[in-house]
Amino acid sequence: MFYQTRTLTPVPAAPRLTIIFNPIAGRRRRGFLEDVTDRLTARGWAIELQATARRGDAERLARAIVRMPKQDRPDLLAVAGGDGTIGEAINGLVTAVDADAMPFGIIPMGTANVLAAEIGLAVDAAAIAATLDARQARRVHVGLANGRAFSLMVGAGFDAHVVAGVDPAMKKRLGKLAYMWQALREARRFPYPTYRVSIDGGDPIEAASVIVAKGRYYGGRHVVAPAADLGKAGFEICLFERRGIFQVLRYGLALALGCLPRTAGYAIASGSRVEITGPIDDPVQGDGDIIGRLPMRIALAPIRLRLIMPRRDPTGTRPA
Ligand SMILES: Nc1ncnc2c1ncn2[C@@H]1O[C@H](COP(=O)(O)OP(=O)(O)OP(=O)(O)O)[C@@H](O)[C@H]1O
Repeated sequence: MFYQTRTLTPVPAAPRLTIIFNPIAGRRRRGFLEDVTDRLTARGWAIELQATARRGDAERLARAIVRMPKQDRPDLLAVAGGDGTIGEAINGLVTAVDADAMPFGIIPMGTANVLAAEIGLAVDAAAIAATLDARQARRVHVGLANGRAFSLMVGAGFDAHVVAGVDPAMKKRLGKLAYMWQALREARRFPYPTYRVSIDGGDPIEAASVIVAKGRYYGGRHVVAPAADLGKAGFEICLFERRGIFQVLRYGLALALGCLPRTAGYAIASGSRVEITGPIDDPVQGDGDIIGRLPMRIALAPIRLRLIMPRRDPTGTRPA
């Protein structure tokens, strides 16, 4: 009997991806997620899907994953849903002792997809699959608002009341138009109280509304804070100085036209610790969901997260 000896090259194990997904996010059909997963499977990924069944699940699932023994964890975690579900998952991720080791990507399927806009990720199955497959991560800071994590923004005042009042059924049907409709209703009934904002322990500044921005965009691709950067260890604090129905409409128009940062009565300060006071129990929105009530203390989370970014093009700029 003759045996030929040859060296066997070990077959590398397929990289493992776990996707936490909200089956009722936005108005996209399941087909979009399947398109992304089919492309990733074709690239050799082994995928496990974990569906959320209710509010809070994305946080629980993400926390369970980052707390697994290292050898059991997937190579990559992705969150498929709107900014609300992604925000929940981020709350799970920040609880990890070594969250730094768990890169996570996003599959935007929500109404406004602000985080996707922020990182320049197109809502396109091929682009998303290529981005996740490339696993190019960037360390980003997230904020904590009364202990609740957020990656994009926290708002108190007019916009928080709009978020609190928007009808979920109308949001499903009309998407962003539901927020515009609610903003018009709110403009008439909002009592326009005074909010006080203290930055890095300084004297309180009065404002009619405030947005503490971690990212540049608001409600899609509308710029509120041009100097904000997810990688920066600090916030841009956007102060709406004027109050009343006319001013709210003026700010809204400026936001839609892309000129809010240059608008009279709008000021931006930088800082890493913010305290907002105002009417007790007034709602506060974080990444588009109500995440707490006033008074609110905002600071940076002690750990940075590793967010998967779209690949840079050859000129070194990110895709728009
Ligand atoms: N299976 C589920 N059933 C009910 N609510 C859910 C479920 N999964 C997640 N949620 C909650 O629904 C909220 C909204 O979901 P998500 O952000 O994914 O989509 P969206 O509202 O369509 O998009 P956006 O946040 O961009 O407006 C989240 O804050 C989350 O808490």
